[in-house]
Amino acid sequence: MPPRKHTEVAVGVLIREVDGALLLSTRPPGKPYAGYWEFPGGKLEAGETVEQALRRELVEEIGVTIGPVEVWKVTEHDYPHALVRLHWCKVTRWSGDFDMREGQQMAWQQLPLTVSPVLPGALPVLQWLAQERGLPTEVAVLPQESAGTD
Ligand SMILES: Nc1nc2c([nH]c(=O)n2[C@@H]2O[C@H](COP(=O)(O)OP(=O)(O)OP(=O)(O)O)[C@@H](O)[C@H]2O)c(=O)[nH]1
Repeated sequence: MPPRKHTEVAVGVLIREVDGALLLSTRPPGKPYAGYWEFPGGKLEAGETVEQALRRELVEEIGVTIGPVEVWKVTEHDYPHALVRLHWCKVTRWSGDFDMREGQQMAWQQLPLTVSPVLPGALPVLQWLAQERGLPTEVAVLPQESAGTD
């Protein structure tokens, strides 16, 4: 079988300045892993850079215009539906009011997260965030329950 092609994804780790809280939202109905918590973002369209894709996705999905974007980490995750390459960007400045335009839930979260389940592809980044905050990496998330994957 030929190797699977990566789907490139831009993901925003929005960090609230006042308390360092992280923005998570649920995946909308109809997408793989609907109802799972994730960081906002989405797939790059043809010809887009990571930064351009992230700016577009965050307006489309959560209604905010982001300031400077720093690509922080790149990870890969092999799902049954896609082999994804995730470009994780830290974002500390944005403008506009949060508006969940795809009917998602949103939550500002400290570590360990209190929402569950979280997309498996987001777990390494939660561990790095925990490490940065001097927390043991195993406290990044609570034990995950399954919410079904379709
Ligand atoms: N946004 C986001 N995607 C993630 C995270 N972790 C992770 O594995 N992914 C994966 O990255 C891919 C993102 O694709 P998506 O379906 O959300 O993208 P999109 O909004 O462009 O979707 P669409 O245009 O197909 O509707 C999915 O396979 C998802 O499982 C995360 O924390 N945030």
